[in-house]
Amino acid sequence: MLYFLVKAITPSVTRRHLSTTAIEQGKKAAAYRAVDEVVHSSLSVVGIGSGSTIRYAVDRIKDRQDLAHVTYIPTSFQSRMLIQDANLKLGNLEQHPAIDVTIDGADEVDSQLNCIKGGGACHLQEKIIASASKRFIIIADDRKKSDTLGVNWTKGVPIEVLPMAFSVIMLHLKTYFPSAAPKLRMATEKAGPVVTDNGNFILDVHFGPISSPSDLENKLIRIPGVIEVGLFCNLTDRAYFGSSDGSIHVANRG
Ligand SMILES: O=C(CO)[C@H](O)[C@H](O)COP(=O)(O)O
Repeated sequence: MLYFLVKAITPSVTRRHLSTTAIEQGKKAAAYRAVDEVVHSSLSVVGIGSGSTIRYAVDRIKDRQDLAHVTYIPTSFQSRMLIQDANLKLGNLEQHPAIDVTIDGADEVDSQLNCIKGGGACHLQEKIIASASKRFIIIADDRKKSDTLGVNWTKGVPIEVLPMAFSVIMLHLKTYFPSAAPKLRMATEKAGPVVTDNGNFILDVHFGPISSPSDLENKLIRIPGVIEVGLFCNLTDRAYFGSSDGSIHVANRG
């Protein structure tokens, strides 16, 4: 009996383990290559994104003695902790409103390098930092590459909203986009909704394939109470997509 139980469980565990490892290899390869190519010792201020992929970029940066003078600007609580734990110089936007380069992850990236971001609920600060950066670089494993936004990332476009406005915004969204099914993002280890680093709520909204991300972004941002939309249009200069075999696809904005 035990033999059959072990036999039934083993293959799926192994497959899941392998695929997680493969994804992490892709993230790491993209992050290392991006740091090596875009974070030069001539820079003074570098923005650090949020999520799981950016951890590899910070790992690579902390090993570089020639980057010890650089000030790093975080995009979230998580990213501030990463910078501090790596003993890098932590800065803020008040002191450094102009950033040389920012590296960040993404949930989906289209062929024009428009992105869906906010899977980690950090897109408000991420977009501010991206807009303050001379160069904005995306690092991701190759699952994130897509022809059209909304096809690979099926959790919806994250929208940060003022808490007192969330139900009004949901009503507006249901009226303007009847099939969008907006959902208030709920916390998993806390009762109630996810509360962002800025004290707001997140709505995840399904638009299907998004043919014109910037038109959609412009419509959504005009809804009163919407603070930021997780569509990053015409912001990314270059994206590094890593595969499990260590190969990397580099895409530049045309
Ligand atoms: O936008 C983000 C957080 O708001 C992240 O950059 C995005 O979710 C990608 O995360 P990961 O590197 O874990 O895939």
